[in-house]
Amino acid sequence: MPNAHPKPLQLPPIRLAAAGLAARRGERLLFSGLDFTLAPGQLLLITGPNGAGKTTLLRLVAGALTPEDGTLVWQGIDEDARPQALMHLLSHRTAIKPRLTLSEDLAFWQAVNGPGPDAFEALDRVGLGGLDWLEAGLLSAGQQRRLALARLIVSPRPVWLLDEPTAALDAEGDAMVAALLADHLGQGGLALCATHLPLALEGADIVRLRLGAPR
Ligand SMILES: Nc1ncnc2c1ncn2[C@@H]1O[C@H](COP(=O)(O)OP(=O)(O)OP(=O)(O)O)[C@@H](O)[C@H]1O
Repeated sequence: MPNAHPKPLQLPPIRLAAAGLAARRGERLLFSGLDFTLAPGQLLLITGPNGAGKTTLLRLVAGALTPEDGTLVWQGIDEDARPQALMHLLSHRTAIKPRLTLSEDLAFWQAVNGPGPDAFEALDRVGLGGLDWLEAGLLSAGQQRRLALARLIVSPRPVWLLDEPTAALDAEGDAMVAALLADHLGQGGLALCATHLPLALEGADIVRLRLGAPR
């Protein structure tokens, strides 16, 4: 049954503090002076118009871009560990390998990102139960997004960076994403989520960040 409640799993407690963060893309300063702190179980909900820099902020946190100014400080991470090894970045691109079956796709990502719950369990959770044998290239856009979400489940990591996680999903998919996020936060995870759509996250510990239109 999709959305069945998973087994409790405690994630390592990680904290993130951003101070005076600024980002430039090309000639434009997208944002500056951003401050926020996130503790285990908290979600940073990032909103703002197209082009405001939501994806850019996620990429800064992922370490894929360098800030124009300011600092991002992680706590709870060994000094010589890479924060990236503790994160999942779910971006617009789902990096589907069309010839792999759904279970092969998840086995591949488990080999890359680390072991965890069974692929069949994860597929069930995202509403793809029974399709493990299907080639991923045959999935619809919403189903591809669901497969990408299953990758978060099969390799537990304490930090989730989610860029429009409900894009292409139906109403049941929106609820599934909210349930996944609630479970992740309930296990002490951190999440940063850029979205244009409201997420049904009643009771979640949410830090809200609205980016303005770029100058
Ligand atoms: N490599 C780049 N060089 C120059 N400008 C860039 C580059 N990448 C992105 N930008 C610009 O940075 C701005 C912010 O992009 P970003 O994707 O962060 O916005 P966003 O808030 O996520 O937008 P959306 O809601 O449309 O997803 C955009 O105007 C974009 O054109």
